[in-house]
Amino acid sequence: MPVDPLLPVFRARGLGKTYRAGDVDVVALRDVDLDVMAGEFVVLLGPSGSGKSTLLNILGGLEVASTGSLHYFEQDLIAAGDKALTRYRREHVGFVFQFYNLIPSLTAHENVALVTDIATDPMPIDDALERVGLSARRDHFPSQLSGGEQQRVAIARAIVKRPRVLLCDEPTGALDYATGKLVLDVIARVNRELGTTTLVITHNASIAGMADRVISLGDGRVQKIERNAHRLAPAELSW
Ligand SMILES: Nc1ncnc2c1ncn2[C@@H]1O[C@H](COP(=O)(O)OP(=O)(O)OP(=O)(O)O)[C@@H](O)[C@H]1O
Repeated sequence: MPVDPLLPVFRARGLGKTYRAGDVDVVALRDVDLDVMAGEFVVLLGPSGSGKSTLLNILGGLEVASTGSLHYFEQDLIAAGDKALTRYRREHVGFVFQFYNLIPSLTAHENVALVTDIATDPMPIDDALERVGLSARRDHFPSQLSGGEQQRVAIARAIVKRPRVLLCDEPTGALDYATGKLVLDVIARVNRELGTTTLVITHNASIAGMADRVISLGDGRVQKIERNAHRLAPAELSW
């Protein structure tokens, strides 16, 4: 799909999400207005339960909003049916989660290869592993890799299809300080070198220094949007 570079990648207006849990309605997201521009690096902050994952999952087409409008370029993600959302995710979105979700019986290379079978224009698998600094570990199984290395395989798997969007939910949540920085460095490099529009959820406010913009959520609402005058490299962050 050719896209107009002046259009935001995402345009959300009045976005809301209510979950029904038994007889109770849980309002996870309320009235969110948001534009995300191509190539932006956005950090989502907020306390537990503030709606960060809900927002990311809606942007990634894993869930559908209950109210409001959401466009990915010109595609209406609220009106899209299951089939169109699956296609949207497959073609355009890479996901990275706190836990790496690698298949234990497959090597790093094979875990990444799984995705290329269904991608339209994947990069060579070894290029993806090289971008995350894991060329030397291509034939290792997850159990032979550290947590940070497994997360980097997960990032290679997310980017091998050249997605326009990379969505990361607590990517360093299970990692120690130094390893977390290494993983953030890989995510920043992908954003810079491939121009992948990137959103990262974190509980760690120090990570916000890496972002172009920092969106703070509270009680399902956008509380604050701040723009950093310049982005810091992960090595310059401390927490
Ligand atoms: N599938 C669901 N069914 C019912 N309630 C849900 C569901 N998913 C999320 N919620 C509720 O929606 C609210 C927002 O949850 P969400 O996971 O988006 O928050 P979060 O900011 O990502 O939290 P955390 O930092 O703990 O991951 C919470 O009150 C949560 O309990």
